[in-house]
Amino acid sequence: MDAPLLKERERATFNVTELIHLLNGSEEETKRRKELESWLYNNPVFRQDDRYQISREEVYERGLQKTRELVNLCRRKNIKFDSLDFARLNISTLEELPFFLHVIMFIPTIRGQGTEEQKRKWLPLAEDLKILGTYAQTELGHGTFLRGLETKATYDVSSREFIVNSPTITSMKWWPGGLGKTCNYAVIAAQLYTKGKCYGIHMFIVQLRSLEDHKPLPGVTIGDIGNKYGFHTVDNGFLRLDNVRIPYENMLMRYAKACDYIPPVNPKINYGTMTSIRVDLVKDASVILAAASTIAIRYSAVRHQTEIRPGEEPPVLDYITQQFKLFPQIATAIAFHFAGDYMHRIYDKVQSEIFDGHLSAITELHGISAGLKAFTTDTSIAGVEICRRACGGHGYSNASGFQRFYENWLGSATYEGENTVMYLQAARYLFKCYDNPKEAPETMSYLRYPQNKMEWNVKSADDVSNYATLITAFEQRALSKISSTAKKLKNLTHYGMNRNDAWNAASVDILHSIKAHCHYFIVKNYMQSLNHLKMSSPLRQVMTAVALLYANYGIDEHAGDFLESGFMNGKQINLVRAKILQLLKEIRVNAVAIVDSFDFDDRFLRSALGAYDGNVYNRLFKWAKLSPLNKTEVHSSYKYLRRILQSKL
Ligand SMILES: CCCCCCCCCCCCCC(=O)SCCNC(=O)CCNC(=O)[C@H](O)C(C)(C)COP(=O)(O)OP(=O)(O)OC[C@H]1O[C@@H](n2cnc3c(N)ncnc32)[C@H](O)[C@@H]1OP(=O)(O)O
Ligand SMILES: Cc1cc2nc3c(=O)[nH]c(=O)nc-3n(C[C@H](O)[C@H](O)[C@H](O)COP(=O)(O)OP(=O)(O)OC[C@H]3O[C@@H](n4cnc5c(N)ncnc54)[C@H](O)[C@@H]3O)c2cc1C
Repeated sequence: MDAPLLKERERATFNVTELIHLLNGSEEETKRRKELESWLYNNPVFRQDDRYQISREEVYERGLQKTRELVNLCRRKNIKFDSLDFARLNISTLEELPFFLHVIMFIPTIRGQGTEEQKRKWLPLAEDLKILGTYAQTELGHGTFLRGLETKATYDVSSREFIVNSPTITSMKWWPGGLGKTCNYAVIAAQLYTKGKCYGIHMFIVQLRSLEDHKPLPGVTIGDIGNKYGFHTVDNGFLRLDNVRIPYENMLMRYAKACDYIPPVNPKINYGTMTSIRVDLVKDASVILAAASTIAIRYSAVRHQTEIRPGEEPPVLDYITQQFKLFPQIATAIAFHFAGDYMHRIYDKVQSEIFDGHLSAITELHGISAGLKAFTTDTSIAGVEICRRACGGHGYSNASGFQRFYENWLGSATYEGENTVMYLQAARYLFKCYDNPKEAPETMSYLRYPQNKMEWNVKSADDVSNYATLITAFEQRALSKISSTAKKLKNLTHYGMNRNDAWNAASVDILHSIKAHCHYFIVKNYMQSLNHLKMSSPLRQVMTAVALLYANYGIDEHAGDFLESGFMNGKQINLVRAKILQLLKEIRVNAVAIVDSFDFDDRFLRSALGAYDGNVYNRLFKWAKLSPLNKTEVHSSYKYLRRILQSKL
C-alpha cells in the first residue's frame, strides 16, 4: 500500500464500513454484492488489461465469451435475469455485453406488453436463452419521433398474419444493441395497419436468424453498423425487412388487439420499456460518476506536483482548485445515488398500479423519469470529464480507466431518449402541473402554493448550512424560471401564436425551467434522504458537509439564476462562496475515505491511477509494456523509418 493513501485513510474521521453499508442499503446487501463480484472477477475471462490492445472483432468475441461465462454463472447460482443479483452483475460488467438488450429490453417488453398466453410462450424461451432478442425501434431516419417511424406491420386477414416491411431506406432499423450479429429475434416497433387504416406504433416479435445455423432468414438484411465512440463489445446493428410474414399471435397484445382493432387504454403504454431504462440510468449515473471520482481522488492523493510552500511538493489534492473540481463530483455521485433510489421506488409503485390496470400514473412517471434521466446523465458525463482532466497526462492514458467509463457513458445523453427531447417531455408535464397545480404530484407540490415573492433571510455563512434555507433557494429559483416562462408562453399565444409554435419559441426558457426543477428535486431529495437515514454522528457530520457542498456549489454554478429570481443578492452569493471553501477544507481529510466507501473493486475500475493500493507508477509502467508496439525492441516498420532517416530533403 502506497504510504500517501495509508496516511489519508488513517486520518479519516468516520467509519468507512458504515458508509459502505449505508450506500448499499445494509450490511447484507454489501456482502451479497461482494460475493457476486468475486464470482465474476475471479473468472479469467473477465480479464481486461489488454482491452485496448485488441481488435474490434476480438473485443466482440471477448464479449460473447464473457456472456457465456455470465450465463453459466447465473445458471449455476440460479440467478434470474430479472433479479437484483443479475442487475448487480450487469453493472459490474458495465452492461457491455452483446446480449444485454435481451435482458434489459427484449424480455421486459414481452413481460410488460404480452398477454398471459404470449408470456407463457415466449418468456421461457427468452429466459432459457433458447432465443436471443433485442429491442428494434430506432430507424435510420427516426429515433426520437416514434410516431414518425416507417416500418409497417400490415395485418393480412386471409392468412391471419402480419406482413412486416421496411418500405424505405430511412425505415431500416438502426442502432439496436446486439442486432448486428448476436440476436436471432427482435421486438420490432412498427406502424400497425389493418383494413387499410394505420393505428400507430405497436410491438411485434420477429425472428431474424435461423436457430439452426444463425443465418438471416429470407427477407432479412442484417448487420453491424460499424465502430462507434464506445460499447465496442456491442454489435449495434441495422435491419431491413422485406415483407416478412409473422403469425397474428406475434403482436404483443396485452393492451391492444389487432383484428377488429381495440386500442390500448393509453397509447403510451407501448413506451413502457423505455421508461424502465430511463429509471435505471439515474442510478447508473451515480455509479459512473462515483467510479470516476474514486480514480481521480485516489490519484490526486498520490500525485505530488510543484510547490505551495518552497521545498514542499504536496499531493495535488491539497490544491484548493483540485478540491473545487473533485469534491463536488463526489457530492453529485451521492446525490444521484439517492435520486436513483427514489426513481426505483416510484417506478415499482407505478408498475404495481399498471398491473392492476390503473394507467393514469404513467404520465407522471414519464414526466419525472425523462427529466431526471436527462439531468443526471448530462451532469455525470460532464463530471467524468472533469475527473479525467484533473489527472493530467496520465488521465489521458487508457491505463487511467476513464475511457471505458466515458466512451460507454457518453451515449447516455442520446440513448433511451435524446436528452433535450427528454427535458422537453418532462417540461410538458411540469407546465401542465403549473397550469393545474392541484394535479401536481409530490415532486412538484411547490407549484400548489401561491407564488409569493420571498427574500432569502441569510445573513451569515451559518445560514447556508441549513437544509431548509437551501431547499427554499432552489425552489424559488425553479419557481422564478417556471413562472416567467409560463408568462412568456401566455403572451405568445395571447398575441395569436398557436400553442405548438409558442412552445418552440419559448423552448430555451422551457429548458432552463425544467433543469432548475430537476436540480431543486435532486437537492431536496438528497437532504430529505439523509434526514431519514440512521447513522453515527461522525458519519452524519461528513455526509452533511458533502450535501451542503452539493447545494452551495449548485448555487455558485448558477448564481445568475438565483440573483435573477430576486431571491438572493450579491452579498449572499459571496456567503455561499465562502461556505464552499470552508466545506472543501472540511471534506479534505475524508476525501479518500469517502471514495473508498463507494467500494469499487480494482477489477471494476481497471485503473492504474485509481487502484486501492495507490501503486500508480509501477502499474502505469506495467501497462505500457503491454503495448503491441513493445513486442520487439525495434518495430518491424523500422524499414520506413530508415528511409526517412537516410533520405535527403
Ligand atoms: C453503469 C452502467 C452503464 C451502462 C448503461 C447501460 C444502459 C444502456 C442502454 C442502452 C439501450 C438504449 C436503447 C434505446 O435507445 S431504445 C430507443 C429509445 N428511444 C427513445 O427513447 C425515443 C424517444 N422518443 C419518445 O419517447 C417519443 O417519441 C416522445 C415521448 C418524444 C414523443 O412521443 P409522441 O410523439 O408519441 O408523444 P407526444 O409528444 O405527441 O405526446 C407526449 C404525450 O405522451 C406521453 N408520453 C410520452 N412518452 C411516454 C412514456 N414513455 N410513458 C408515458 N407517457 C408518455 C407524454 O406524457 C405526453 O402526454 P400528454 O401531455 O399528452 O398527456
Ligand atoms: C449507444 C446507443 C445504443 C442504442 N441502442 C438502441 C437500441 O437498442 N434500440 C433502439 O431502438 N435504439 C437504440 N439507440 C438509438 C437511440 O435511442 C436514438 O439515437 C435516440 O433515441 C435519439 O434519436 P435520434 O438518433 O433520432 O436523434 P435525433 O432526435 O435525430 O436528435 C438530433 C437532434 O435533434 C434534436 N431534436 C429532435 N427532436 C427534437 C424536438 N422535438 N425538440 C427539440 N430538439 C429536437 C435533438 O435534441 C438532437 O439535438 C441507441 C443509440 C445509441 C447511441
